[in-house]
Amino acid sequence: MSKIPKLPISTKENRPTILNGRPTSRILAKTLSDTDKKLLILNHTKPIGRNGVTTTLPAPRVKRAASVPVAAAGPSAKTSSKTNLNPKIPPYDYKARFQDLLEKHKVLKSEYSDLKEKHVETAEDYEKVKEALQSTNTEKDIIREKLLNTIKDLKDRTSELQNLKIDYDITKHAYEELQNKIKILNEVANNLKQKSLEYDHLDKEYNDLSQRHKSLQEETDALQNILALMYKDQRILRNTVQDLKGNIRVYCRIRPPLETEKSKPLFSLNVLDACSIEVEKTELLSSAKKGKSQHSFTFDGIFTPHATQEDVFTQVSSMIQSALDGYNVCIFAYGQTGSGKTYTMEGSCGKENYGIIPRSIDMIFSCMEDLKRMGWELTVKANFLEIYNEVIYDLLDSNKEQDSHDIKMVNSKGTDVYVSNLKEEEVASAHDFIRLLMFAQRNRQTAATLNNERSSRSHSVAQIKIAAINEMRKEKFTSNLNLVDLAGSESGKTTQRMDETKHINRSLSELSKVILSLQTHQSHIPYRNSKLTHLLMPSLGGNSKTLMLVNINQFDECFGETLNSLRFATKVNSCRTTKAKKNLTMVDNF
Ligand SMILES: Nc1ncnc2c1ncn2[C@@H]1O[C@H](COP(=O)(O)OP(=O)(O)OP(=O)(O)O)[C@@H](O)[C@H]1O
Repeated sequence: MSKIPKLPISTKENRPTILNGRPTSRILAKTLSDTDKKLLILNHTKPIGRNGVTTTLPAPRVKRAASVPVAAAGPSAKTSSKTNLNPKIPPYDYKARFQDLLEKHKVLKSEYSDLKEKHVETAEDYEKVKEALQSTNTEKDIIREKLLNTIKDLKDRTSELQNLKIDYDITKHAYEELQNKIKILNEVANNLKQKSLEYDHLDKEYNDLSQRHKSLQEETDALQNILALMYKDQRILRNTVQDLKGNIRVYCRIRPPLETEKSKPLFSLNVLDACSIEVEKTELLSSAKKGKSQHSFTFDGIFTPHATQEDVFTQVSSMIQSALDGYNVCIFAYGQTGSGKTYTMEGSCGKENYGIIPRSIDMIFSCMEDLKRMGWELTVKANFLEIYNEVIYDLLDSNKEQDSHDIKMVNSKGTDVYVSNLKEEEVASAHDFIRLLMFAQRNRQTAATLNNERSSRSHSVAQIKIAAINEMRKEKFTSNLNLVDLAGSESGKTTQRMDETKHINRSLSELSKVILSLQTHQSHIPYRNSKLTHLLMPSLGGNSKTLMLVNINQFDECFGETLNSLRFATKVNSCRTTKAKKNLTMVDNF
């Protein structure tokens, strides 16, 4: 940095010719009297010639003269002024006056040279001051520039500071967040630590439980084995009981009159015991013939008009159990139109009104759970068909034009049959099955509307096929459960539709023939004489269990048909098939 030059030290002698900020000349002009001023002008403007005539002198620079300090003029100047006014010199004494003036001039000259010297000094000082001023100015410029730079720098720094402040705030915020996260992480870490401890504890418990589970599993396996053996014994026992009861069993169900039928005359019906009834036509007693028409019938069981759907199924369920044990089973409802066959087999709305078919599937699926526990895996399939005028219709196919359906042999042994082009659905639950049953019912009703009460005049068959496999015991079996709602069994005399009746009666009479042939152990059983017997062959033959429900009503007008039904049922009941054989096979490879 350049140094500002020092001004010369101010003294009385070198003090600048500025007094109170005013130029010295002006002060001088004020302090001098008018006469002195005139004289001063004369002395400095006109030089005095030898002859006393004033010569023209170059005009003194007013400034310089004026710059003479009053102090510099000294007491002589005052004296001169006084001399000038000296009244002692008479005006005519020019010589004295001249001398006086010379003196004054000498004084003034000396003052002038002093002043000149001082002027030179002052000029020098001035130059120095000027130089100092210049250098000061330069320095001032430099400083100014520096100051500007500094201000700019300051501004930049301020802006930088602002940015830094923002950065700081952001960083501070991030830091706080980080702190929070660290806090949370610490909490998580603590929790984890806690959980880890809990996990260790649970792991230990799990290991203990695993051990217990293992030993329990072993116990369960042993129990399961015992259970399976017990189940096997139970099955054998059940079958023995059924064998003793007979493989064709017949139950009679008497339908109650409906509200609308309450006024209809009834024939006399006495329930003698759990298995026997007696029917008597009172009208005949008062007739001219005077004969007493009284008939007794004995079956495996009687269901009175008060018997509920549940009562019926309780008796029937042993047959369903047989199907689950691997036997072919056929349950059919026989009786005249309106005797309650469909109600017995399918039932009506509401669970308590469910008939044998929906209850059977419920039982199959609930038993399936027990069988699963014993290592059995069951597959259930179902199909629904109708035989009308010796033609088979698929009730799961809603197409009006169906492919023809024929009954064919499953294998060369001829022990099992199937129906060609028939839709068969796998059933995963009882609900699934009910859905299919309802679909079949709808299709049957649609066909009935189109074809004049076809439903009463056709045989309806629900086939449930069970396939079971036990990998653990290396056993498997299949069984067919046929649930049949037969066509109304009216005789030809009582109906208008002869063609239908012919077909129905033929098939029912073929059914009767098959049963009789089985009863008398004929070498040839005429299964193929009707579609119905052909279809039911596996369920009617030796390797099967059959249950017939003969449905009757008590109306007087139906007495003849009721007798026919009861006689047919008696014929069936007297038939005892050969001992049923279970379809169980031992398997090496699954
Ligand atoms: N045990 C019963 N309790 C109450 N109502 C019954 C009973 N049996 C049948 N019904 C009712 O009697 C009517 C005739 O029964 P259902 O239709 O079952 O006879 P069906 O023999 O099947 O006749 P179809 O041969 O015409 O099919 C139906 O309204 C049915 O609900």
